[in-house]
Amino acid sequence: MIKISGLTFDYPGHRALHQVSLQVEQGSVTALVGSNGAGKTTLMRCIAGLETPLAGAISVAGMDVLERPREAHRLMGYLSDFYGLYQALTVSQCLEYAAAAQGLPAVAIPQAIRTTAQQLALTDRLQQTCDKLSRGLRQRVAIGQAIIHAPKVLLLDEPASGLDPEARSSLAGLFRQLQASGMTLLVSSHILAELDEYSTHMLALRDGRVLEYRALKHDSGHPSARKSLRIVLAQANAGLHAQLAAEPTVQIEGGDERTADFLFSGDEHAQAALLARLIGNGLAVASLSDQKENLQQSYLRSVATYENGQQHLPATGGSAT
Ligand SMILES: Nc1ncnc2c1ncn2[C@@H]1O[C@H](COP(=O)(O)OP(=O)(O)OP(=O)(O)O)[C@@H](O)[C@H]1O
Repeated sequence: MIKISGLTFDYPGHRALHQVSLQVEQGSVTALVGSNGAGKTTLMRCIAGLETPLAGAISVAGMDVLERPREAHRLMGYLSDFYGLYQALTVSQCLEYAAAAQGLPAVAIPQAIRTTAQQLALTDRLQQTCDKLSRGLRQRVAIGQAIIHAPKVLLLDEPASGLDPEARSSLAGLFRQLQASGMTLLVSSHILAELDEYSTHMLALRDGRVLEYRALKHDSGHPSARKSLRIVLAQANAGLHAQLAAEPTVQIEGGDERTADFLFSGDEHAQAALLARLIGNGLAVASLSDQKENLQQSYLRSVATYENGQQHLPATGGSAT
């Protein structure tokens, strides 16, 4: 859905992006992460066709963003980190203005406003002026403006900053809903736990370079998918690893006489049967838990690998250099 190759961007006296190449799958939600100044905003602005890079190519849904920016704009929604709303306009007028700016025909605008207001739970606010709205509601109006034309790609720069936990949670629900409708999302944030809730991929930037782009390990729910499990015993047992190693569905990854980390292939019934066997064999099992790697762990691992001077290879679900 988004293809970038050899993207290089310079501010006067400063190279912000170095030869970025990337392919983002349709329907994915990519968490764009990186330290301050890594180039996240610059990358989003380039994809949105708001900046002209020094070199490289960008296409969205097959449309060349640099050659045909106006047509490409119609395919995208962009929420900047510092967005503005017209204070004196009502929510309905803001949405109408955005719809007209995106070139929606006048006859289609009332329905687009109704649909967007419904998606963002703003229906009862349509006649309120923006200066009377809370921060969370203003954020929702700004997102509404970005999605009023049902874009294929939505770019959101720090969309949850300044929101309370409840508003963040409802935003996460909205992003999942947009993804379910087939939209492709690229979302930047420094709060990785929040991105974790809905992201399918991670794009880590550092000093204008792609550190890593990869699919995140989420429980696919498929019975044959391998899960990372950890078993912890109440007291050490030298036979723990030997017993696990004898199981054909287990691949041990680490641990000691009290714990074992392993990959398990089987459904919940097979997992329950394994647990029963281990207890039956005299192991004092205190817990058996799922060890999903979260976004924070993925990001920190990627940074550590970079700092150790190693190179990452493109991962499943996308590619990057
Ligand atoms: N207008 C500008 N002129 C010169 N340099 C700039 C300009 N805007 C950004 N930069 C520099 O380009 C680099 C990338 O900035 P960018 O805003 O894309 O990073 P970011 O990852 O979004 O950072 P943050 O997390 O702090 O928002 C930084 O070193 C920044 O100082």
